[in-house]
Amino acid sequence: MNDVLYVNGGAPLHGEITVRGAKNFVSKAMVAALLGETPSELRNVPVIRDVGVVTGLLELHGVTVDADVAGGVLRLDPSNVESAHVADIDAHAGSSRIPILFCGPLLHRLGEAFIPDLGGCRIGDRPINYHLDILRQFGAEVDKREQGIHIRAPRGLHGTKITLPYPSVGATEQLLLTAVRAEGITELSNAAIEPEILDLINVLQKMGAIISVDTDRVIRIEGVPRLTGYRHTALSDRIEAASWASAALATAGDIKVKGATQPEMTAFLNTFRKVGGEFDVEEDGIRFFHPGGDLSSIVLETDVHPGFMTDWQQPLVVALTQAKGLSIVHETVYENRFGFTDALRGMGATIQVYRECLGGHPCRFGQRNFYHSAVISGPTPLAAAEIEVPDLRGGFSHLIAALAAKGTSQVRGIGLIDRGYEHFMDKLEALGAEFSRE
Ligand SMILES: CC(=O)N[C@H]1[C@@H](OP(=O)(O)OP(=O)(O)OC[C@H]2O[C@@H](n3ccc(=O)[nH]c3=O)[C@H](O)[C@@H]2O)O[C@H](CO)[C@@H](O)[C@@H]1O
Ligand SMILES: C=C(OP(=O)(O)O)C(=O)O
Repeated sequence: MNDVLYVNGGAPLHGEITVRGAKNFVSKAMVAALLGETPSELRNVPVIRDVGVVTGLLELHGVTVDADVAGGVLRLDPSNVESAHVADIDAHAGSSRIPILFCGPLLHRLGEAFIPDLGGCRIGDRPINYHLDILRQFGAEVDKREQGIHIRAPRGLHGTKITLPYPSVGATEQLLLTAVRAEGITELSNAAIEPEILDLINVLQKMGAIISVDTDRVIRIEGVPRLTGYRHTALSDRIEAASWASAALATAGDIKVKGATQPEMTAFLNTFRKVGGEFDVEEDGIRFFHPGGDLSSIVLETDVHPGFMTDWQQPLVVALTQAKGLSIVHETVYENRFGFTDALRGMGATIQVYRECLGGHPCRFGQRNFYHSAVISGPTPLAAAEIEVPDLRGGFSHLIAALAAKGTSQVRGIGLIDRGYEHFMDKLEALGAEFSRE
């Protein structure tokens, strides 16, 4: 595959781009369609690889997926759901983290499910123990196999009371997608309440589910025997929006992100302002710009919502290499999300990573062998380099660094970026970036 981008950086990005539906919501809403007895329609769907992966898995199970790609509309008809052949399922191994969320819907529809090994970004160990514990508590039997898991529910699925050890996004979604049609009441404490989860709850409620969310991270679900399809417009991608905002800051540019919404980005906007970036919240999006002068160093800790989200961290770190003084970033969601800083150091950034919990509260990774705190000293000019994309957000961060660096950088493995950034090369072009693909 032609996977290399030559980026001629050093000039500010200027212009306007549009973000559509959130990667971390759209894929889950597609899985939810499996629970309905009638077809669903999802709008504002971006063209990203994860949507293709979930489409493939749904089709393997007999769901008809009609796409109006340019219009961003998916019609999902689950009338003929059937068991997929294990060998075909295996072909999807390592593609994304979404397959694990098929468990509840397939158990309700078919009584059993085969789930391939998961993919997703390698930013930590990413176990699925919470998912499997949840499924077992509903009454499912889980059999781990060489390539994935086989799961059955011979006695059906029954509501239960669960407390998560940590507010995991995926585990909360697992519980929701299983509880809505389980027999009886389910209560989840220490739930994750990311905006993408709340939008999934909107979808499930449209389908006929009964779900309440309390302010203390407790979610209650009354199971119902059947659900219908839904019509829904996906919330916009706040990670993509923040990534372009960070690109504006790192290149001293000015980017209007159409489709970006303020309520889901409060924590990012506060941090963006503290670093010295400016923004205007407009009717149809948010304009992010570097006002000139020095950027300021900050102390930052990633956290679950409503905190500063981990997926915003990597792009912002590139902008922090241009801030005056010492910035401290404590990553508390994943134990291994600073690998991408190696390449930044190679480009001239001064970044040290530490095992200690720096600049915030002690987290579950402290006193262990995880380099999960970073100290960034700036501003440092970045120089062009040859870099390899390590993961989705790390890859976009490398792209930002290449755009900020004087000279021509070679960025290899850019195919990974398509997993979460729709038409990113068209957008780079619209912003005046100079690059070529070989
Ligand atoms: C497709 C998708 O929506 N991905 C997002 C989702 O990932 P994902 O749902 O995988 O992330 P989680 O919130 O589950 O993970 C958070 C932490 O919990 C741990 N954990 C999770 C499950 C489990 O069974 N056991 C366990 O220990 C993980 O290793 C991690 O340290 O939420 C993350 C946190 O906002 C985001 O970074 C990802 O972009
Ligand atoms: C970590 C991410 O995604 P995934 O969970 O799909 O690997 C991400 O979107 O930054």
